[in-house]
Amino acid sequence: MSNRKPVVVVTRKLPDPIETRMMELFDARLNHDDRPMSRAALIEAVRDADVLVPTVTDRIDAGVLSQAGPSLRLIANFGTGVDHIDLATARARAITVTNTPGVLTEDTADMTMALILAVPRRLVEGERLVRSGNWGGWSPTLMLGHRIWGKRLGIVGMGRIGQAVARRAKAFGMAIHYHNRKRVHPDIEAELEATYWESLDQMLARMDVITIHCPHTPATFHLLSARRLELLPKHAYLVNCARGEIVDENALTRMLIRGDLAGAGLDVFEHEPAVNPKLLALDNVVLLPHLGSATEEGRIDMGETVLINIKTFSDGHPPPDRVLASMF
Ligand SMILES: O=CC(=O)O
Repeated sequence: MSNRKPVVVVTRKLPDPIETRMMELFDARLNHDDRPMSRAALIEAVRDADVLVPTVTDRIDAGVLSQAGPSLRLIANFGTGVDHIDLATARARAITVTNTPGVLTEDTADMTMALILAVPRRLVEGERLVRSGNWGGWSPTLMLGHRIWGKRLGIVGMGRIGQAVARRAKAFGMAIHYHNRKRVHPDIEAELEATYWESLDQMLARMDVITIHCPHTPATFHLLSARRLELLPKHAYLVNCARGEIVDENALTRMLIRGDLAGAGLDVFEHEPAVNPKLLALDNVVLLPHLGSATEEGRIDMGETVLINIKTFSDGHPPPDRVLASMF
């Protein structure tokens, strides 16, 4: 990049301190009213910008990338998941892609643990009862949930977030099991007293709670297919704070309706922000609007990570959080 400040198009409203810094450092084009950018606006942005800062709500597919002007050299994603960006096309066009790993690990793990507790203990259902004015007082048989202590937690995807969930769940007395493309370091396995399952199918059949923490890639689309969901014991709960597309949402909904699964805690949906209306009617599900990393601290950290990646790149160095197509 030349001496002029790089033109940075930011697709959504970011926290004020991040936008201020963005304007100091770069020729930043901000989205003040925070309305998601249309496809036409995105195409215009990639034609003129040096850097694009998208979020999970922007589809940066081959069609958009094919319109990229020669100046677009960096896509600095505000977020960890990059399944909304066509990495192969970006690589073919020599566009570097960065993300914000690490900084949202603890927040996402907290939200996951909140759902692991909330669904079996019927927390939201209970809150609804109190608010309805129909609570008749304590009773030995009122709204009984299920104990978490001593139960088996199956973690699908044992990266940073999976491990952070395991640490929390262990402190709550759960036995940690996991499935991952490869086994984690023996020291981590020992610390978490975690059992590795090479076969996802075999693990699913034996767990009390399943939680998903792998990225969404072509290989993990519907990883929890109808067939795999059927392997879960009837008393099991499913939690998803990763990506909706990893679970066959229609199959999951059918199983919850039939009572073939005890409940689900979902922070993400297959066709976000649309939610299967049949899920809305169920009491044994807790539904959240993709809040996994939604803390003020986390959003500032994510913004700072984006700034560091752009600054490092525009200074002519490899940015720290490069996403390689081969990682997915
Ligand atoms: O979902 C949020 C993210 O991937 O950062």
